[in-house]
Amino acid sequence: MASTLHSFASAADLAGNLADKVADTLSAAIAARGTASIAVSGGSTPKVFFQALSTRDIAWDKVTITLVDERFVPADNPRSNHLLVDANLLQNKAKAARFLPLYQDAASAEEAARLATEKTRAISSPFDIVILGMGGDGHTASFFPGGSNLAKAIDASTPRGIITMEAEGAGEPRLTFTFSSLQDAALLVLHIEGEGKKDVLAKAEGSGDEAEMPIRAVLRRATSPVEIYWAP
Ligand SMILES: O=C1O[C@H](COP(=O)(O)O)[C@@H](O)[C@H](O)[C@H]1O
Repeated sequence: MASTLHSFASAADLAGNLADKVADTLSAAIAARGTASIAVSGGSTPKVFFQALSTRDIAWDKVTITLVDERFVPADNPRSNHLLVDANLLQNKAKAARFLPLYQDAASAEEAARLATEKTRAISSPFDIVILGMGGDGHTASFFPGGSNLAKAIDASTPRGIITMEAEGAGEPRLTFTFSSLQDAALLVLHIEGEGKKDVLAKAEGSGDEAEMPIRAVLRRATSPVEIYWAP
């Protein structure tokens, strides 16, 4: 499916525009079905966007938020994506939203993935909105190059849900929604910032293995158009 690049003069401009687009899409889903769902990424990039989105005036009590991926760490760990969402998105008007964490207090990451799959099933078939990020190594969600479960995670025939991933570049074991869960969101966004990430994107758009740069799975095979939001 085609992708469209939306470029902005600054990270603040991007955050405001993306927050407006996401708020409009959530409101349209609520008007149509009474509820709306969004899966967001962690990392360093989305913080300003989260803060902007948290101030938008929508029916947040009808919105369920979850994560595209998470480290297998509890929410008080400084590296937790849940902590980032708590501090920056579940604030202001968005405090009224429901948050479904991927991390579960389970004996293993595999058991946590099973529990999280059950708990998110009702909101992910498909998501109204998915916001992806991308690492400098071409990973997206926790689809890491060399990842223990990468082939399964990006195989379109792997069912919707959450699986585990371990990789050298990942730090802790990870929990990640599979490609099939993310690729058909009504609004599928790739949010990246900086010249370095633009170069990584250009490389990913060229030829080469998906296993080398897993973002290629999304750019090449997502059934929804990929809306790329970029600022310097
Ligand atoms: O590990 C992760 O990194 C990516 C990109 O993060 P950034 O710090 O380069 O913005 C993120 O999309 C993913 O959710 C996160 O777990």
